[in-house]
Amino acid sequence: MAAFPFEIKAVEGKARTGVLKTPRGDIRTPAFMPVGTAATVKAMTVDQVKATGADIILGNTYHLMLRPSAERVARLGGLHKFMRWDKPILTDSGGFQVMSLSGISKLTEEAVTFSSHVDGSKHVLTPERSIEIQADLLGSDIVMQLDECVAWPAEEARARKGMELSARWARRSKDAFGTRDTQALFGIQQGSTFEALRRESSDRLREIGFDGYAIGGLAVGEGHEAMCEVLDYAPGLLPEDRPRYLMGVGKPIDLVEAVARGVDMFDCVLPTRSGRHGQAWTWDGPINLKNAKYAEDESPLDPDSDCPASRDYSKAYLRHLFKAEEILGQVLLSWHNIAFFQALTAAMRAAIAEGRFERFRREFRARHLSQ
Ligand SMILES: O=c1[nH]cnc2c(CCNCC3CCCCC3)c3[nH]c(NCc4cccs4)nc3cc12
Repeated sequence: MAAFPFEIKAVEGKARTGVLKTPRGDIRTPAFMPVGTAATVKAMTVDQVKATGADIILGNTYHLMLRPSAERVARLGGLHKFMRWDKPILTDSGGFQVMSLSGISKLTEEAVTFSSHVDGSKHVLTPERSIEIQADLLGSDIVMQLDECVAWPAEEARARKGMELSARWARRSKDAFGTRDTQALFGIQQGSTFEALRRESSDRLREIGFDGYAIGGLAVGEGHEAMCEVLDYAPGLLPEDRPRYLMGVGKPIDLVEAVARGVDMFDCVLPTRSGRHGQAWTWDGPINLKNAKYAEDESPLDPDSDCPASRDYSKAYLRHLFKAEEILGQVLLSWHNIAFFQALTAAMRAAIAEGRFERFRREFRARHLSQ
């Protein structure tokens, strides 16, 4: 029995809209999950995140296991209590960041071992330890298996090795997770850009059985077109009655094109990271607020938004804050960008529910890509 019921409300082509029901609240899909790296969605309070309409955020295993440590978060009541976020949290396994962030990491059949970028201390991450950190210590609602994301481009033989290791780790993760019914475990499809490998990966995950399935190994430099070519077939290899989560994606156009190909859930640091550097995402595309043309532009980023950061402040004022390196600039633009990504997924949910997603997709591309 799957831990979390996933009710698909409407379908248009491959696009679906639905609700993933969890003990801590419902997740409306398509869903964008803001990234909460070190127990905070950077520069935002949990009340601001909630106000944007986000139903779920990401927690970051790699950072929290290093600082303050997963055991300390557990002693303080778990991640929800620690950061005062009472809705669902999805935690990553920690593996992706170890292999892309920390100094030295060694990958074996048994584990990933690495040195902390904080204090150089040595750490060992096995599939079992990752489940313990996520499920028992942080208290995550959706737990991700430990996997190996093979760098792009990859030779087929190398991609196979990574896919097979991830499949063996999927089995170990499921065994360690056990039969919990108040938390969910997602498996991760690998196979780089090779259809046969992604098919084999999907079959092995389906055999083991997960509450949801992630599509890994993408948004690692292959570019939008190559990613879409994989998404033309990859989501359909996974069970259609369970949520599909495309990891690390992405720009607004990536979300629209992935939803059109059957993806339900997304996470990306883009809205918060680009917001901190003065980039605002809008229906008319991204704009850089440091640009002189906004120096006396009294218009807000989006007068029709219900988000104060989008509706109440002039571009001139926001530009001033960034030129003066005032913290409020980063706060308001992170808030605006997260609100925009939530408005985008809400608009897609409504379009699919009303059978007009193809028109939405066409009109969005015309307006958003016009510059
Ligand atoms: O196969 C994968 N397996 C596991 N994780 C992946 C991730 C990390 C997803 N966000 C985690 C978050 C956890 C909380 C902190 C922030 C990350 C990916 N991110 C990207 N692209 C975006 C990229 C970001 C950086 C380099 S590429 N492709 C990814 C592929 C995989």
